[in-house]
Amino acid sequence: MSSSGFSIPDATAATGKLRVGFLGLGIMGSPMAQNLIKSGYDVTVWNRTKSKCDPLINLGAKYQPSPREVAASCDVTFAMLADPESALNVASGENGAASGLSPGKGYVDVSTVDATTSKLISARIKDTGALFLEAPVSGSKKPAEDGQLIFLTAGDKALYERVAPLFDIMGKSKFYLGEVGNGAAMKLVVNMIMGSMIASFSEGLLLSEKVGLDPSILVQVVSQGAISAPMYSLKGPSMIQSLYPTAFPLKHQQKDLRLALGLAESVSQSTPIAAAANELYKVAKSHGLGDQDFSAVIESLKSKLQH
Ligand SMILES: NC(=O)C1=CN([C@@H]2O[C@H](COP(=O)(O)OP(=O)(O)OC[C@H]3O[C@@H](n4cnc5c(N)ncnc54)[C@H](OP(=O)(O)O)[C@@H]3O)[C@@H](O)[C@H]2O)C=CC1
Ligand SMILES: O=CCCC(=O)O
Repeated sequence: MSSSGFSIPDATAATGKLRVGFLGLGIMGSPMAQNLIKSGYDVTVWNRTKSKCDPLINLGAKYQPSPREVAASCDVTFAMLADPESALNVASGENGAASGLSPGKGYVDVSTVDATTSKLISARIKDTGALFLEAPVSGSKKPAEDGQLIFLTAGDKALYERVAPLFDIMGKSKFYLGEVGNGAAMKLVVNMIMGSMIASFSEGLLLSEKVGLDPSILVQVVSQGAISAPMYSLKGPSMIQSLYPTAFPLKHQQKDLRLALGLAESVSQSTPIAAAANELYKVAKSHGLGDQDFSAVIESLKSKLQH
């Protein structure tokens, strides 16, 4: 075992590369794992719905039928799951990753969860003698495909340093934020701002149309001014056409707002704008828009959903 608590098993030492596990192959996990495979890493995958593993297996990934067996056969295992419940279950439920971990291995959870869940996952992982890093990401589907994500990490610094080359393949930048929970909190604060931004943008698009302006001109004006944001230029034209191709599912944005509001309450910080935005996402989700892109929140402001 090296001084950093991270051993290099013989198989890895021979190739010089880590054997990497990847649990959760959704919108984000699949392109992230693909980039690791294309960079020559020995990647083993698992997904609840097995068919989503097929494109990765066709690219050269190995497959194991449970998170436990993935973790047991790899040096470092990443996890990209939908929400706190699934992240915790995959990490430490029946046949979860923890039962395949041991000293010298590492577990990196890149899911977006709350700090409490992240700390619980960390405890379950570290009880096995393995190292733990939380590393939620900023950036959506295309940055994931292009290896342009931003990693917001916290936990075991030795693991952070060991997997830094993998972060550099999947992302454009990485932040080490100290204690477990800080990465989760940073991610939730960023997504709280983002959810409120798109809700406000939605009000502007609808108001411009209601007063007889061309909302596509509004998108151009906004994109050239001080409030310009890539997200507005990217999503505005589709929103005007009531089209919401899914990059970031609305149900996950609402989950993140719910978790962010819980974080704010835990420190008695008032967040009335985020609370109001969250109500719009809840309305949209209740009308079956949860699997659409989060920009579908605009639908909750249209008269047909106002009743
Ligand atoms: N999309 C985005 O732009 C971004 C998303 N995120 C975060 O990344 C995480 C994944 O998001 P994304 O890839 O978009 O989501 P998807 O809904 O596309 O994928 C969710 C993944 O979680 C798995 N899953 C869900 N429930 C369970 C369960 N009960 N047990 C086991 N596995 C489960 C799904 O498996 P199955 O295929 O079987 O359903 C799938 O692999 C979320 O926490 C999200 O908030 C972070 C940054 C950007
Ligand atoms: O959590 C998802 C965030 C999407 C993005 O950062 O564009």
